[in-house]
Amino acid sequence: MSSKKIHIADTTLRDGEQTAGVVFSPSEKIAIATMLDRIGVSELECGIPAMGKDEQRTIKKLVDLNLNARLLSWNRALIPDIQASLNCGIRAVDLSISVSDIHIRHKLRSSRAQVKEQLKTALDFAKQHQLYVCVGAEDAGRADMEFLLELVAIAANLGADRFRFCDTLGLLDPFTTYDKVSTLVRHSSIDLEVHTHNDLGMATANAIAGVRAGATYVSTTVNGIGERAGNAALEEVVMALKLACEIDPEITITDLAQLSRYVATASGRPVPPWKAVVGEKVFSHESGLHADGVLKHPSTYEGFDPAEVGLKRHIIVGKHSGRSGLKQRLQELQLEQPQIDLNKLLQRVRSLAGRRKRALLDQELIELCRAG
Ligand SMILES: CC(=O)SCCNC(=O)CCNC(=O)[C@H](O)C(C)(C)COP(=O)(O)OP(=O)(O)OC[C@H]1O[C@@H](n2cnc3c(N)ncnc32)[C@H](O)[C@@H]1OP(=O)(O)O
Ligand SMILES: O=C(O)CCC(=O)C(=O)O
Repeated sequence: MSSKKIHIADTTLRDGEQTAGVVFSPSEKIAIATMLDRIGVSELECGIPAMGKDEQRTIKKLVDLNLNARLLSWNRALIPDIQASLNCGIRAVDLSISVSDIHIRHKLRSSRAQVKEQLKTALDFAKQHQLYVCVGAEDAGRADMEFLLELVAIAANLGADRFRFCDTLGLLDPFTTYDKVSTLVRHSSIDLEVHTHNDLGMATANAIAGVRAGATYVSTTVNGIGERAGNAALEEVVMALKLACEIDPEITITDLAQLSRYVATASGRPVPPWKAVVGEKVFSHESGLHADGVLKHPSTYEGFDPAEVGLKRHIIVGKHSGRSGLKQRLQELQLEQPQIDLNKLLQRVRSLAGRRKRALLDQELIELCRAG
């Protein structure tokens, strides 16, 4: 694995907003960009100037924020798209070109030779304007490796700064991602980025595999929003880098839950309570052994302190509770009394939870205690 810095290249404002039906207002884009910048994200893919005047106005506002993060715009590898980016004051561009035969033949109705020419022309233009360039290899996951290597060489020779390997349809697994990205890294003199999708539920795993293979940029979105099943989630990638890979992505994690809530509201895509890392209930413990363990020593059943990402621990009283968890909840509700028989109360808790098919509400626990 590379010892180079791993950069989070967040695309909440581009691929995230491409989630079918999602629209961020200009002020929401500014708020999201500001929060991402504040937590230390290296790069924000901030939109698509080719979409027209409204999008360009918003991108100009983002440029005017003078954030620490690099602002990168998404462009087809076409001069008019790049010109639109230049008009917004953008200094870093993703030049996207489809690289799989299925895309080249059926979407672009083009050929590999024409794709190479198109890339050269666009890259040449971008470099004449001193832009930082990431070559976005769309559908690279399904592309022929020899062709990909040719494109990486063209990109590097013409001065591109980075090559983005896209598993556009989210069809790869972590092992294949690792193999493909390793091959590219071995033959590339420029930085590699991995951009993954979640169609098979492996976006985060594939992103991490890409980093382990040597990619130094990893594409994310807050809450994993994005095309179809979404992208690799920023919060998951950051915590997986830290805890599973022992790589410090240099991100302030205490605001992750707050950022997640903001993007959930702005996107109209609520975060499931059980969502990894930022879900409201991922630090809820009901099972007797878990509650007992976590109360004795949190790291028995918590991989990290919920407060680290801005969440709280909850001890839940329900069907699977044991005496320790029940006692703790009674203490928290100031219900603990010497005459309460915990074993008896636990049986009543189980019985009520079974009838209600859920954990107990505080009021129900209070009433069970009062009933004696
Ligand atoms: C995998 C991804 O997420 S890539 C990002 C995709 N994002 C988006 O599409 C959101 C923003 N898109 C838009 O606003 C519009 O699609 C625009 C402005 C880019 C283009 O709009 P339109 O001119 O109306 O074209 P439309 O969307 O119908 O079709 C896309 C055209 O771009 C072409 N195209 C697609 N990818 C590329 C590329 N990388 N390089 C060059 N041309 C491309 C298509 O072949 C098609 O061309 P054709 O009309 O000659 O067949
Ligand atoms: O072209 C790019 O750089 C990214 C395109 C994309 O979002 C994808 O392939 O999933």
